[in-house]
Amino acid sequence: MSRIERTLEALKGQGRKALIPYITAGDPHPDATVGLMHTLVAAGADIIELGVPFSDPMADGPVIQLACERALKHGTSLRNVIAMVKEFRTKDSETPIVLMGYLNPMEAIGYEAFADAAVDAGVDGILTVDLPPEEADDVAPLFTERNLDAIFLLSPTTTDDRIRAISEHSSGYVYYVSFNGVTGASKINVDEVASRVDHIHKLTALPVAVGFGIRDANTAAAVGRVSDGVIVGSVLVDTIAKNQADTDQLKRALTDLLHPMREALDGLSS
Ligand SMILES: O=P(O)(O)OC[C@@H](O)[C@@H](O)c1c[nH]c2ccccc12
Repeated sequence: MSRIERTLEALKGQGRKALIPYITAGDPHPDATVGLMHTLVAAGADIIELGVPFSDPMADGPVIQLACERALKHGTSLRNVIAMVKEFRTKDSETPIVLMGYLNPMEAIGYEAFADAAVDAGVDGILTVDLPPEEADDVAPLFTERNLDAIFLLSPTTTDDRIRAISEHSSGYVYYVSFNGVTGASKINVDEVASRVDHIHKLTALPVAVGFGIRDANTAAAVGRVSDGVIVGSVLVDTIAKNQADTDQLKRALTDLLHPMREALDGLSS
């Protein structure tokens, strides 16, 4: 069983929901990322989604676009990001890490070399934002044969046939994007998410985590109630942008955001 499967299984056994924060690696500075990852875990993260900065992040809204710019300005490369995970692993061997990224940097290294380096560093899953279904056949097995979970996005308009096909390539969990659009908007409709997630649960045995538009503890709880976990990105990245100058203050601000979400999610099971 992979570290992601183990984590989600354990949570399920406890009747709890996964809290999955996203940050962009190298933002606000490459030296800060590993410390911020530990802060996220201390504040209640179950899994960390670590973004690989990319120059043309077309699925991202302005908040994460700017985070990518900050990280790239400091020269953060995919190899650097993998090294950050390796450093994180020296102090945390439990928390699963999902690398989230666009294909271009992975392709530049070579998918196999990238997958080898990721496994060696202690990465658990790979979320490829822009992997077309025709290529998933070739790429996903390179990850899964190395025990890296392959995580794919499902959206409100994904057809049943595609949901089934994508689930076949997936492991760990599937990521349901709560609305068609870019990251950072806040137009989530919880009733609509509930009925879609219900439907997806009928088509796949994998856990379903939901992201896009979750910015506060109430929304996290409402979405957690109807899914297996929540992914929270832009609101955290926005906090990073506003507290770049002072790392201690930044860690406090991230904790102040994430910890109430943890409590609200755990409140669902009590
Ligand atoms: O930012 P939001 O709306 O909280 O959504 C999570 C999201 O940021 C994170 O999972 C993510 C960052 N970049 C992405 C690109 C595509 C899909 C998902 C992502």
